[in-house]
Amino acid sequence: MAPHAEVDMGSTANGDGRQLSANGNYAGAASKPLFTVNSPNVVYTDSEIQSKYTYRTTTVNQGPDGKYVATPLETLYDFKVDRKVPKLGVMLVGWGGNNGSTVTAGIIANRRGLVWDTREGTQAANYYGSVIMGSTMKLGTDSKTRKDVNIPFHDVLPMVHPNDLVVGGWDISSLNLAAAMDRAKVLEPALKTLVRKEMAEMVPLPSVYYPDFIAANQEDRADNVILGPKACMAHVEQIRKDIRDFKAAHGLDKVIVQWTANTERFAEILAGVNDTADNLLKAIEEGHEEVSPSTVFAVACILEGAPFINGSPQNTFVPGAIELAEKHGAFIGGDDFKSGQTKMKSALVDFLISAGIKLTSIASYNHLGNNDGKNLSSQKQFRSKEISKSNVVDDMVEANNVLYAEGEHPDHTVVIKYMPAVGDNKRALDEYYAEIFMGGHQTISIFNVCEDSLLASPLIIDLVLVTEMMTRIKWKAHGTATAEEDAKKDYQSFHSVLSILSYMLKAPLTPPGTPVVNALAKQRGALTNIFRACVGLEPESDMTLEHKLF
Ligand SMILES: NC(=O)c1ccc[n+]([C@@H]2O[C@H](COP(=O)([O-])OP(=O)(O)OC[C@H]3O[C@@H](n4cnc5c(N)ncnc54)[C@H](O)[C@@H]3O)[C@@H](O)[C@H]2O)c1
Ligand SMILES: O=P([O-])([O-])O[C@@H]1[C@@H](O)[C@H](O)[C@@H](O)[C@H](O)[C@@H]1O
Repeated sequence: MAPHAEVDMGSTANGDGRQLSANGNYAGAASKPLFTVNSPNVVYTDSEIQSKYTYRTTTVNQGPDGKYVATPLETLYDFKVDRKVPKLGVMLVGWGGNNGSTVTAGIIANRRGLVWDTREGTQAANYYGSVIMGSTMKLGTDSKTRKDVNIPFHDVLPMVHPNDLVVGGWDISSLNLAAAMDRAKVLEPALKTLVRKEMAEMVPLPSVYYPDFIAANQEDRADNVILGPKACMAHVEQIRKDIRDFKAAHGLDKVIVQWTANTERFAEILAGVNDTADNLLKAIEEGHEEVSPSTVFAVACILEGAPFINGSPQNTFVPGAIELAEKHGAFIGGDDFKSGQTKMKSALVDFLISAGIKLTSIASYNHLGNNDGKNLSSQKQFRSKEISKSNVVDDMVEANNVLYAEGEHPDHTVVIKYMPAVGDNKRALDEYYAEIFMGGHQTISIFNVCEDSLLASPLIIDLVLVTEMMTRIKWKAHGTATAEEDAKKDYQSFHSVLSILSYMLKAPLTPPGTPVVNALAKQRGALTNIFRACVGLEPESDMTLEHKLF
């Protein structure tokens, strides 16, 4: 068996030898949009969508009397979107894990349109839980019926279809993906039978393994490792070669790498080691033991020009890694998939506080029995997760100075226990306690069974689709110089740190010095409205004045 066979799960050939993607677009051809925008500010060419977008905000100044002066501000941007849908590969670090094996099987099942028997009857493959594949956005209002017209989120821009993804990756465990799928105990036997042959042909590449960064209880899995117990440049170069080989073997246009391996302990931020890009590269060359496997992967991807997304809570993106990404104009994003208990929290806390209800304590307990839970039973790894699960309310609390004084915040505790019996079906028990009118209290108690890998897998897909789309969006601003100088300005990419991914993540990484937004509705709004702006459409407004002013 080849040490790293992958199976090209590319889209269905349509008989003429060309690959036809699942959404009717040829991978590699300009997409055929569901809609066009009729505006003098939007131009469609064979290769691009070009738009002029006026971004409207409000700048605020506080006078000596303490009063605010709010001034509307307009910035004109040019956006252009490359319409060519690439042939895209995704390489998962931790491919043989519960998430990696589950998302791989899910893509195969969807691409083949599989239907299987369950106790409740037949089940067809779907992408439920993916905001890109399973949700819609309002395009506008029907000119005749005056009713909302909603379109699939996926159709707002020429995005890759997940059925066309070619999947590969690394794991410190040598199990092929069929055996990994069995080990995960996530999917129905009837479905596993249908995908087993393809999955058995997939074998993870060996990976870097530095025992000190994950729980000692993971050691028995580590039979597929690249030699060397700590960071070195040889590891970086091997990962870069793996990416190049994967890309060449499948004739890919691009590869995106995502960390869905175990949660690591936090790395200590050390001056002279990981505080700058140069120091980080030197630390890797010198084999510094504070450089984690996930940071080694991040550095390799940045140098190889492959976007890297961290689906776990550890501080992979030490300052030196962020600076390196900025220097190379490489995309990075993270941290920690937001799949169940925290996703609910980021919506519920937003609702309570924006309703003027003073949340005073949040108790979040959960237990789970998968290998993630086993790794998290080790204190250092739990600490990484505790941080990412605890900071998710900060922005919502700080935004309400009516309820909360400076520095005041609800009590918030996070508990995770490893209970093998429940496997991947994590139990999340939450109590939200709040002060209401005239000394009253409201207590909300939630029991939430999260089938963790079935909730996380669609997020892995969304992170890949949005990240790839961002590689095809360029912008430039007007008004910072004369019209002639503006016209000569080059287009540029979004900042290296893709905070647009925050909806899928518990602890969103943002460009240095910019605020973190955790409120779920705001995160979705940012994603929706940035994509709308790229085709010259105004942000979704719920004003519906057309239904009020007549
Ligand atoms: N709902 C969710 O499942 C969810 C939500 C948020 C975050 N996460 C995070 O996603 C990650 C994966 O979750 P999971 O349930 O699939 O866990 P898992 O333990 O089943 O899979 C992790 C895989 O990573 C492999 N691995 C460990 N170190 C590696 C390395 N250095 N290189 C390559 N492979 C390595 C392991 O062998 C294992 O196969 C965890 O960090 C978890 O905290 C999961
Ligand atoms: O996303 P979420 O459900 O809040 O958080 C989950 C935790 O509850 C769980 O303990 C952990 O193992 C998962 O990796 C995930 O982080």
